[in-house]
Amino acid sequence: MSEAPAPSAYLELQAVEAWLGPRRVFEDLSLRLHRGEHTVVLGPNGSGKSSLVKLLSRELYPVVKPGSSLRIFGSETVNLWELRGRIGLVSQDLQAAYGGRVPAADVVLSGFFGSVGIGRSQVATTSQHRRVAALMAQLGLAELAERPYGQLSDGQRRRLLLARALVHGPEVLVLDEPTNGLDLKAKHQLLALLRELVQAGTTLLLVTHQIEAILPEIRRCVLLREGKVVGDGPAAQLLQDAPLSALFATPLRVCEANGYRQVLPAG
Ligand SMILES: Nc1ncnc2c1ncn2[C@@H]1O[C@H](COP(=O)(O)OP(=O)(O)OP(=O)(O)O)[C@@H](O)[C@H]1O
Repeated sequence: MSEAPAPSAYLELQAVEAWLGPRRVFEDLSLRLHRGEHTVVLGPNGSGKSSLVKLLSRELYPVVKPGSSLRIFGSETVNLWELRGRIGLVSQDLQAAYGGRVPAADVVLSGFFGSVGIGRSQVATTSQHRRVAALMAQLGLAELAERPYGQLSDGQRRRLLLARALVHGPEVLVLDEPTNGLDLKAKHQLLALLRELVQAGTTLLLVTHQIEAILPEIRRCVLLREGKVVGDGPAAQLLQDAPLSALFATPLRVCEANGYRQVLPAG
């Protein structure tokens, strides 16, 4: 029998095996992530970071076998619609899923329905429209409300998806490579926004290979390599030269300023 779930855990993996097509991404993955604990999952390309997010968002299902379990918010049978209400997700897949003609405000509004786009049967209330307008204003997107999604820059789309992820007040914000492809100003604006959110109490799960995108507020670091957790502990201990050089299989030197870190080639 597997252990009783911890009450504050939003994701509990016990000896999980999962496949993407012909490829086994995880063979024996165990990990527990908690509400109130901002966490970064860091790993090189192909280490399984996005697949981990997909286990949480129910886009990827583990192999059913004895001794293996996956619990989300304490349940093995979480309802997909309830789940979408409890997490807010920003991913590259989601960014690519929206059609170019969709008005920006509808992208945010669709977060209430946990869907991509708004179906005919999905009628938003006045208070939902108001919430969209208020959030877009808060994230500096008010002027883009009517703009077609296809005419927005990457940075604008990322902020828009952040608004979509937040519109329904999720318990956990899950960000898969949120700063990829953004220029410095867009990246710094996004990081500043994220800092405000975590300081206001939203639990953050950040999945990235970009060390400079790790907010100072993130205290727990999980290092993922070839589908295995090779480090899990305080960010201050793991975001150092030796663990990161081993993780990325190249000699690295970590520099710190203002609570952020940057990595340079060592030697
Ligand atoms: N649809 C797929 N079919 C088969 N294998 C896949 C598929 N998608 C990803 N993979 C493989 O699964 C492994 C894990 O991929 P995943 O996208 O989870 O890694 P990642 O750490 O998020 O990588 P990146 O940083 O490049 O986005 C990789 O080796 C990848 O090549």
